Formats: sequence, C-alpha cells, structure tokens
Amino acid sequence: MTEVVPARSLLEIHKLTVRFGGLVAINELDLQIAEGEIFALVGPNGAGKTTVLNCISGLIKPAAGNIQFEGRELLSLPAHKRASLGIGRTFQQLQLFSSMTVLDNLLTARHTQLQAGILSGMLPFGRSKREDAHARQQAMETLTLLGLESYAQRRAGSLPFGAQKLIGVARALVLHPRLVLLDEPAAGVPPQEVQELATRLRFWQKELGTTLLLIEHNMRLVQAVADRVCVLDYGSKLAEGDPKTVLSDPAVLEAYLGRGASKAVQQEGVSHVEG
Ligand SMILES: Nc1ncnc2c1ncn2[C@@H]1O[C@H](COP(=O)(O)OP(=O)(O)OP(=O)(O)O)[C@@H](O)[C@H]1O
Repeated sequence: MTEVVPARSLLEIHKLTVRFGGLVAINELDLQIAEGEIFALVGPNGAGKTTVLNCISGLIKPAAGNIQFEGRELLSLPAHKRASLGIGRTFQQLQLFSSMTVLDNLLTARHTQLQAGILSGMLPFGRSKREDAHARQQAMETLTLLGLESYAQRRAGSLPFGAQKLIGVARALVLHPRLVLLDEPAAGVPPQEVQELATRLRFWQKELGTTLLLIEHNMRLVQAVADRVCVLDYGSKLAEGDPKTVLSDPAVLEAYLGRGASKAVQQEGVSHVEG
C-alpha cells in the first residue's frame, strides 16, 4: 500500500482507539488530513467511520490516542469549543427544522457563535442588528455558492429529500469552518443529482479552501470529489491513497463484497456499495 502523506496536516489522528464494552470499534488508527483537501472515509457498515467523526467533533471520548487540529490537542476540549475552533459537521439523519424556511435554518447554525448577549439582542439598534444583517448576507451567499438560492424562502420540510440534504450541507458550511465533517451527504440523494452534489462540493472547496472529511457509501461521489480515500474495516485502516487505486484494490472489494463478488466488480467497476 503506497501512502501519500500530505505536506501540511490540518488534522492529525494518532493511534485512536475506541471501545464499546468488549467491542474495539477503532483500533490504533492513524490519519492525516491536509489543509484544503477532500478526504473520504469509506468502509462496510460497522467499520467505525461515524465513530471517527464523533471522536473529532467531541461526541465520543476515545479510550486512547490523540487528535490534533492545527497542532492543537482536541480531545481535552468540549464539543462546542471544537466547533468554535472551526470544525463543522452534518449528521446521517437530516437535522433541519422542517417548518422553518431554508434561510432561517442556516441562521440557526449561527446562534452558538453570535457574540451578542440577550440584552443587546433586545435593542433595536445595536451590535445584534448588525450581526443579524451580516448573518443573513452570509447565509444567502452560502446558498448562492451552492446553487440553492431559489430555495431561501421555501419551507425546508416542503423540499425533496435530495434538496434537504444539500441544505444540511449548506448549514454546516455557512459559518465557513476550516474543516467540515460530512456524514453520508449522498445518502438518499437521487442518482442523477449525485454528480451535481460533487460539483458543488468541489466548487466550494476551490473557492474557500475548506477541508472536507466525508463518510460515504456512494462511490460515484467519492470518485468524483475525493483527493484521497481511506478504507476502514473493523476499526483498522485497510487501504489509503487516491480513489481510483484504492477502490480497485482487491482487498478493499473483498471487504465490502466478499471474495466471489469482488472479482465481478473488478471487471465492471464499483459505483455504490452498502456494507
Ligand atoms: N454508542 C455505541 N454503543 C455501542 N456500540 C456502538 C456505538 N456506536 C457504534 N457502535 C458499534 O461500533 C462499531 C462501529 O460503528 P460505526 O457507527 O462507527 O460504523 P460505521 O462505519 O459508521 O457504520 P455505517 O456505515 O453503518 O454507518 C459498530 O460495530 C457499532 O455497532
């Protein structure tokens, strides 16, 4: 396995180990993610992908190892502190407020970071009014960059599922985090819209230099956006490198599909795998 180690790491994971009772969900995992790259974490169901994201965002405390963001140790910090350092995320399940407009959904992402206190929020002219105007402008700019501006005043719950997933991504991006963790952004998105999602993510990364770490089962999306991919299996790294090489590695196909199926897929190419 040839491993290309990025020159300047934004995120470094070192010997991360997570146990749930007797189960070792993550086993001494090392990962380095470079500033500005799109990195995909793939692997069969139960391989440990979401657990890695949860360790980074602070929802799970690992048994051992460390995680550094821009050289700063993350594991001693609570989740909200990590968010304020510039780590955003989405979840597998939609977490939108369905009765609110798309624009208001994006504005809720800001609440945790607004500087204004309760009192200044009640004043008609003050910092909070300015902040509100700025937040609206930034939310509209985010929607525009992602090609979603026509949805701004629509009720989130009234949109097709694929569009709602994109709004979820927009919500994670609106504060311009340095690192965004995307948990299966293509899940439930109609196949014909996956390429559009890939184009939008690439465009965003190119315009703003955001580093993206995504978990994904949809290999079309992975192949279209990822600079590098890491395959997890039973909590350990099975392969890492450029998507084309890694996703045609017989050991990777076998982990997903079993020995017989992997031969057939090798001949035809793999596009979507459910573990
Ligand atoms: N809170 C928990 N308590 C106990 N076991 C857990 C918990 N969270 C995850 N696990 C177990 O840890 C392992 C890794 O789970 P994880 O959700 O990280 O896998 P995954 O690769 O994200 O899977 P999927 O692709 O299905 O989302 C699985 O065996 C899972 O059952």
